[in-house]
Amino acid sequence: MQTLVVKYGGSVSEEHTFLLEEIAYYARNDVHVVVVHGGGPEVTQWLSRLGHATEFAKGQRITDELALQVVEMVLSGRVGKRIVRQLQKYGVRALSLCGEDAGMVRAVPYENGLLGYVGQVEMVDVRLLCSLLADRYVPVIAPLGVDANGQVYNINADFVAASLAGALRADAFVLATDVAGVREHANSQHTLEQLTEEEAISMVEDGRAIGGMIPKLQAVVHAVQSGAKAAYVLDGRMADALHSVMEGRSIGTRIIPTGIMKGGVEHA
Ligand SMILES: Nc1ncnc2c1ncn2[C@@H]1O[C@H](COP(=O)(O)OP(=O)(O)O)[C@@H](O)[C@H]1O
Ligand SMILES: CC(=O)N[C@@H](CCC(=O)OP(=O)(O)O)C(=O)O
Repeated sequence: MQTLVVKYGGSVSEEHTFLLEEIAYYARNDVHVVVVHGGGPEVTQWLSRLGHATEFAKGQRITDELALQVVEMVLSGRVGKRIVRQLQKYGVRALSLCGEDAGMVRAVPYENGLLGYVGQVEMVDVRLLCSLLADRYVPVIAPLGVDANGQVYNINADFVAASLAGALRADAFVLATDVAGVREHANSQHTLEQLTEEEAISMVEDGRAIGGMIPKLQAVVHAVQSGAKAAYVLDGRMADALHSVMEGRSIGTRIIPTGIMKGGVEHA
């Protein structure tokens, strides 16, 4: 049975339904699918309604107490449930959880609390996910985690998705966003078809990737280093994006584990 982990970016808005339709298609056709969602733009909107300014550092939200509360409410509540409703409309049994549930995501403060209540993944426990997948549920996960003392943290969804993809030994890890893939540099028109782990790291270090692309590149590297067989950054608003991944057609940017240069998802 193949396993697919899809990070559904907040930049892929509700009106783009292809991705969720394709997720449901594979879930109905014997693929284990886990969805991890973002929702950053919606969190920013709610914070601004509350008169609260938003600041990002290296693609991550600087998170004070109010921002943390809004992240919890918006992601675990509104965004997660909306995705569940949509998936159920497409005929699969979906349920929304967050990284806190069943100790799924254990977090520690990101760089010793540099960004407030931003966490980084310390470890993941995928036992609940495995049971749910075996029972044909589609888990939809909000990117929160807790530490040993029960403190909750806001974690960038790319990182949560990557850690789960690695632990589940995903056949494909897909980061769905609002650009065609990783471009040569932030302002370039040229999307790279493939990237090695080393190239992805150097793009972060030398500034060719900025803002939201920084956590994505770090995440895909982590995913392939921790067990995912292939990782993609692609445009989640496009029809057939997942079909292309699953059928081995060229799509977005494929990050290849060092030493493995081959195309597509292997079919069992
Ligand atoms: N080298 C690059 N290639 C592609 N996109 C880049 C690059 N550097 C920065 N970006 C930016 O990263 C954004 C994607 O990150 P983000 O907005 O956080 O998406 P999401 O909400 O899906 O996580 C793109 O819209 C683009 O503006
Ligand atoms: C620490 C951090 O940056 N957390 C993110 C979590 C949501 C997210 O990752 O949303 P997107 O995938 O839509 O960007 C945030 O607060 O925006």
